Amino acid sequence: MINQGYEGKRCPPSKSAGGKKLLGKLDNCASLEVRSAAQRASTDPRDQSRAPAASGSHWADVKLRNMSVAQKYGNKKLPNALIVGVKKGGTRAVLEFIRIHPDVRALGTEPHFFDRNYDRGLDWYRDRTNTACNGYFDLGLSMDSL
Ligand SMILES: Nc1ncnc2c1ncn2[C@@H]1O[C@H](COP(=O)(O)OS(=O)(=O)O)[C@@H](OP(=O)(O)O)[C@H]1O
Repeated sequence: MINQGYEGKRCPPSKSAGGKKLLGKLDNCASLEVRSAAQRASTDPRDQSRAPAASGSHWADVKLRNMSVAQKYGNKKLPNALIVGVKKGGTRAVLEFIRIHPDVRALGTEPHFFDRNYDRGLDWYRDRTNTACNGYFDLGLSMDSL
């Protein structure tokens, strides 16, 4: 299940050593630019020249609807794996061991997407898991909080 969809991109190794290097921030992946195509469409003069000048939001909506997921979200990917467990079941320890692997990026904090933040939608979730790297773990759900 890990690293499905791996396309040869690896996050450069971090300067710090050990599991701590993988905590939280993903600055190491910054070179793999993640920018929504919606933003590109609104700033790219080539795109605007193809749409009628005064049609602003309508054409932006049409473009967004016709975009593929990859075009919309760039390199942002949903997690490849989730860790699910009961409270005090040791899920944090599992994550800390797995995230030592150099191809794994994991969230620093638990997003609780499926139990508490589901209403915020996938865009919100993608923003939390903002990465172009694979093997993203989401320690986001405790069975006892459902
Ligand atoms: N291998 C192993 N063996 C026995 N106990 C272990 C192990 N790994 C983690 N732990 C203990 O699990 C507790 C943390 O569980 P969680 O990571 O699920 O915590 S939490 O519910 O998300 O807060 C936490 O227990 P407490 O110290 O009582 O809080 C850890 O000490």
